Amino acid sequence: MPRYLQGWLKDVVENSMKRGYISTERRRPIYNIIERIMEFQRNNINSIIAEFKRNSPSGFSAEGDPVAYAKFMRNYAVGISVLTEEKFFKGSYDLLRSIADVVDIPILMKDFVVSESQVDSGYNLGADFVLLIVRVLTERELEGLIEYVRSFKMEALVEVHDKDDLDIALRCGAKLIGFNSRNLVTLEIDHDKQRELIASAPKDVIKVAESGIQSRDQILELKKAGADAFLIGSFLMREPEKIKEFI
Ligand SMILES: O=C(O)c1ccccc1NCC(=O)[C@H](O)[C@H](O)COP(=O)(O)O
Repeated sequence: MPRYLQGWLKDVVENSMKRGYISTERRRPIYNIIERIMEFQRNNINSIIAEFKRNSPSGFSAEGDPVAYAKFMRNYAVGISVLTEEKFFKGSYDLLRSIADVVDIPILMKDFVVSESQVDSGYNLGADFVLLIVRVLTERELEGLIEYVRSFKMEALVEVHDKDDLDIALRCGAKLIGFNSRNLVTLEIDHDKQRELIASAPKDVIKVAESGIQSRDQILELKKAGADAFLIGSFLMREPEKIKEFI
């Protein structure tokens, strides 16, 4: 059982636990996100993970053709994140599959993953890395799920919100850590806290700055703090061309 949760998080995790298993056969190889971020760094390109997101609890909503978005982003982004949570983000497993079918770069399954069956589905649909949120899992569950994700040669993006989360992520052996500036309960963004946390993390983990990024200046500030990659959803959904300035 995941951690004790309240409000929309309790709801979202309960829905995750009931999610059906997708048994389709995987149609693409695994694309390694850590290797691709390192390759971008060697070539002095900022690593942007471009997210396809239609809706969110903080009030975001956008239309958009997932296939056209993914094909465009494939030319600039280090990877593509696809929201697959249904109730609050209006995502779906079909979205993940349709994007996986048209791009040859790493794809993140962005969901509230609490079970091995969700990881199985993500692998079968074509994901290369899977989000695991420290705040919704017990330490033992997180450790087990990281190992399970890696047993498919996928990677886990382990998301943290504060120092306690970061300590847990490190104890569990996370190599790719997402620093989310958005508080999961209040939904408020705090970039100062995010930068401090990134700066406090060990050098040898790959650090992904998540949420609320809207400008190249913000990217440079986060980079100065130690961020290696930048996950951007809302802003790029509205202005996809801006990725050319961000990289
Ligand atoms: O996007 C939200 O409102 C949200 C609320 C609560 C939990 C998670 C949420 N989003 C998931 C994400 O982490 C973001 O979609 C991702 O970091 C991109 O953020 P943004 O660029 O601000 O859309």
